[in-house]
Amino acid sequence: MSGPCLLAGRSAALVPAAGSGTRLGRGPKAFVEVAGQTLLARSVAALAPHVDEVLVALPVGTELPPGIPARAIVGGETRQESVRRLLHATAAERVLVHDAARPFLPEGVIHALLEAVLDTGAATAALPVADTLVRAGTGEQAGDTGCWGELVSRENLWGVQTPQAFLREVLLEAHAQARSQGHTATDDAGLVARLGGRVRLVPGDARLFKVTTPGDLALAEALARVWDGAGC
Ligand SMILES: Nc1ccn([C@@H]2O[C@H](COP(=O)(O)OP(=O)(O)OP(=O)(O)O)[C@@H](O)[C@H]2O)c(=O)n1
Ligand SMILES: C[C@](O)(CO)[C@H](O)COP(=O)(O)O
Repeated sequence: MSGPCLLAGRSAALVPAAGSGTRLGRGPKAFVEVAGQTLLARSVAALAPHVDEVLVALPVGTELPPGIPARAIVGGETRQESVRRLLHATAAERVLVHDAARPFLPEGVIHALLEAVLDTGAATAALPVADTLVRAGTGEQAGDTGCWGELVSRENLWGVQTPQAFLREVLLEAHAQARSQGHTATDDAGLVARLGGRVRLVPGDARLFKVTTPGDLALAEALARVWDGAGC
């Protein structure tokens, strides 16, 4: 793996790939294969043509497999820390942060994000929530999945995906503030928004789902047959 410094580029894709994949149960998730290609290879291949450089954060003790056009650093204990390290490893003006675990990335989404970021300084792929939403009440016994508690209005609710695009300076500041205040969040756009920054919601894509559980992996295997066949 290379050290902390860098070839400056105008845009960089930052790929957090250092998770342990606990919910999937197949070891470090970025190295899990779908139809013969790892999640990491698929994500990097989708991003690489659109940016000047790709950086990935890997689990400690692992190496970038051959043939992946990226530079690797060691990730952190949390996704947030992995992204913070990636941000410090590039000098690019614009960054696209994208989970390795979202292997099906349409290029139209990348174009829309790179355009939106010039306007607001921060933008994320997201989809309007389509299901009815309910907050579960407490279960009555161990293992109980809970009962219908209260209905949550889905009006104006969006499910946040990646990629997320930022002017690097904007995201650096958001991470620095979060770190100094001990704040953790599940994504990067949320760190910008909590400082009052505008984050544009850019329509994402259902195929951009995150491979989190064994069910998602089965879905990914099925989608890969169409995706790879269509040369998306
Ligand atoms: N310390 C971490 C944790 C997560 N990630 C990355 O962040 C993305 C989204 O995380 P998630 O899907 O939750 O992955 P895991 O943390 O591996 O999953 P789990 O929570 O089931 O262990 C993934 O590409 C994952 O590799 C990371 O770079 N560093
Ligand atoms: C960044 C993210 O993928 C946006 O939906 C999500 O927040 C990651 O969450 P996880 O708990 O690390 O899977």
